[in-house]
Amino acid sequence: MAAVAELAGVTLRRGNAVLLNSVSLIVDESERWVVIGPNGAGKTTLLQLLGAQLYPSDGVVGLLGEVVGAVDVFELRPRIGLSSSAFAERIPAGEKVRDVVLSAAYAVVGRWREDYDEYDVDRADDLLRSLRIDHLADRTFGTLSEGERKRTQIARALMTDPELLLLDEPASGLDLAGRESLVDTLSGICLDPASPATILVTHHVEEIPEGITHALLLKDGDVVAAGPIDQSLTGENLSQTFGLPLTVEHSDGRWHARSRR
Ligand SMILES: Nc1ncnc2c1ncn2[C@@H]1O[C@H](COP(=O)(O)OP(=O)(O)OP(=O)(O)O)[C@@H](O)[C@H]1O
Repeated sequence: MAAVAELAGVTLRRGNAVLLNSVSLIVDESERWVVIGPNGAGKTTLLQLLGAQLYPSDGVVGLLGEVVGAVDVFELRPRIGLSSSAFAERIPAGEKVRDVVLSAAYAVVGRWREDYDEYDVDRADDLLRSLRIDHLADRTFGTLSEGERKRTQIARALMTDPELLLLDEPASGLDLAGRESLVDTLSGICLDPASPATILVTHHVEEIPEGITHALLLKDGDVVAAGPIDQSLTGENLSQTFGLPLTVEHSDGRWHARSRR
């Protein structure tokens, strides 16, 4: 198995604040990770490092066989699919859904060519179908519901056939039906052996799709636990991560947590 991402003793500081403290992690190509932790734990910061959007203050970030800092990040980034609300804010409201997805092939936001390759148009349409939003292809991004926007972002993140897929809180802001439907779609991605290595950030264990193999629990920039999900996502580790007594259950492929009485 080849490592898609490798962090060795990675620390990230901003002023006096330590956002991540000596994080080490190896993600192999067949693995699907969830990063879980409370607000401010450093999850988005970690994802930005894994997306070659930030450089570590200390330690080494290896991505797709390259060391970040020793390689042109503009060559690395197209090989990584990133879906985040920060990125979604940059999508013009008047952009058509098909073009939001299609323009990823050209590493731009906003349609910039009148003629795209037929191959790219077919791939975008295939992704819209697999994300179950093909009926929205000609709608503008600004008119979509939150769930439809999340699906559009995931389709865009997959457009370049990435070797690493990063999803920052893909189910946040969705109602119960929207969440369950999206988790179902994400389960399909995670369970598909043809999918890229995937790292998904969430606050909620209920949002962990089936097919996630590993978990990293983060608190105040420190790793509380990391490894195969059955060993790392325990009540004890989750209690330490969120700072209250919790029990965790795993049934029918899904995870549930509640406070311990
Ligand atoms: N430029 C900065 N300078 C100082 N602190 C920062 C800076 N950027 C982020 N932080 C802090 O780093 C911490 C980690 O932020 P991060 O966004 O990675 O957390 P998170 O786990 O994704 O949180 P959330 O779940 O709320 O999105 C937060 O306390 C945040 O306020």
